[in-house]
Amino acid sequence: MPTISYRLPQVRQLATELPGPASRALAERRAAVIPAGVASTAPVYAADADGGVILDVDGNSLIDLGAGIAVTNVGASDPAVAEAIAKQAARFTHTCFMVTPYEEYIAVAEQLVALTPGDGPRRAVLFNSGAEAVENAVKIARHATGRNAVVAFDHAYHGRTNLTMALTAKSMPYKHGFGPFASEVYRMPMSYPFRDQAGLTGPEAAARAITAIEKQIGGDQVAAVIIEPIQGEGGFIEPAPGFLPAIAAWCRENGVVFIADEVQTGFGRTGRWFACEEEGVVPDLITLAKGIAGGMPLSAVVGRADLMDSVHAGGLGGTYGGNPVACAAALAAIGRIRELDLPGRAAELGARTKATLQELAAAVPAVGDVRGRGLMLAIEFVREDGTTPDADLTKAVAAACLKQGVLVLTCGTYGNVIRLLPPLVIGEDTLADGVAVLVDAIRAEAGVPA
Ligand SMILES: Cc1ncc(COP(=O)(O)O)c(CNCCCC(=O)O)c1O
Repeated sequence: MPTISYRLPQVRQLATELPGPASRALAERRAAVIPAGVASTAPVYAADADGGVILDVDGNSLIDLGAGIAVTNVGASDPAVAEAIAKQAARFTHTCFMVTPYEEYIAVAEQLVALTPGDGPRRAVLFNSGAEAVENAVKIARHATGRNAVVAFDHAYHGRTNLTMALTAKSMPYKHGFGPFASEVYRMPMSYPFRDQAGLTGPEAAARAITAIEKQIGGDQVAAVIIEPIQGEGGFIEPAPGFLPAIAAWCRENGVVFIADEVQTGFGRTGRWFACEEEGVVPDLITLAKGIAGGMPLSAVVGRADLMDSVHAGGLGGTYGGNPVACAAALAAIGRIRELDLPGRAAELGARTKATLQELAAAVPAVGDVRGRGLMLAIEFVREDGTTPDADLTKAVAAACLKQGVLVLTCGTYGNVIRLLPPLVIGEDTLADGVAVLVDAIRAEAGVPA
């Protein structure tokens, strides 16, 4: 793996209790002007970040196993990205691509068309957030097919706008009290190997979903099926082999647009540039965000030209879509992902980490499942019966990690999953230290000493 240099010491080092005095003072200021609806995982406030660490305002250096929810794949201050942002900002920060277009947008679109799975003529359109990309992928699919129905899956997460809330499965905290939701969205059973009845294969789970689609909607009524190749917020659910290819094949046979939502899985996270590549699935449309631009807000829909060109002039857009500074950051970030072979790094470091977690699972019954690919890994916690979700243990483990200076994120429909999403540039020793803290915390909270 290529050697990576860092600006900050890649260490876990606590200078104060967490949160320290400066974080506590910021928390007081926050409470006066920011609603509690905006929640934060960490009780500390960032002062600096580089590679696999975040330095808080009290001088505490934390190991970051969250990457700002799978965004800072190249780190939060990659020098090439920072330089590209500064240079572009010094030229122009905005002209609006719908008013005065600029080359940086075209260059990003060229990169995305070249990098994403698929052959034949394809197009790319840029937006700002993942949800905006998902909204527009559905717009394109509905416009191109003349159909209205959209299929999403159990445990799905697609955003917090009205349509993407309708596509998202979990009510609290994402949807509760925010209805009514967009119509013509249908939810189908997912392949969830750990929780499916024993031995349900990918093709069998796909047949279950396809039968439900055909009986509840009718294949000729469906504009699109949207799915995360590995479900993120829903619990890092990796469908059984064969599930995605079977769903994609059914879509092709029925003129349904297959949308892969790779907002969380994209840009090297799963050990490949894009997760769909694992089973050779070629989406009709793919939504991208998070790892795309080194932390700058940018998203995209990339896909078949015949679908995207079906939209009338002016049908796609938005004021900030494809902001030039974000585009400059994306060009630099994509270059760094390629230069450092971050998909390969994620595969190598992820395999080592997964092996460590699987050893732990053999010794700790509360670890019901270890799953994922690359540096998108998860641990699902269960009670003594081996299946009842244990959200309390999950919270206790995450709190214990933070106390030791390791920031981990939880997720899952049942709140019982700890996920590992470190920056892909994290140092080997830094990652190993963070994982060791996690393993110790799990053993301690589950009452299984080493
Ligand atoms: C697959 C997938 N599609 C779409 C989205 C939405 O992306 P935005 O950039 O947050 O809109 C996500 C965002 N996931 C993290 C959101 C966390 C939170 O808001 O609490 C995703 O993972």
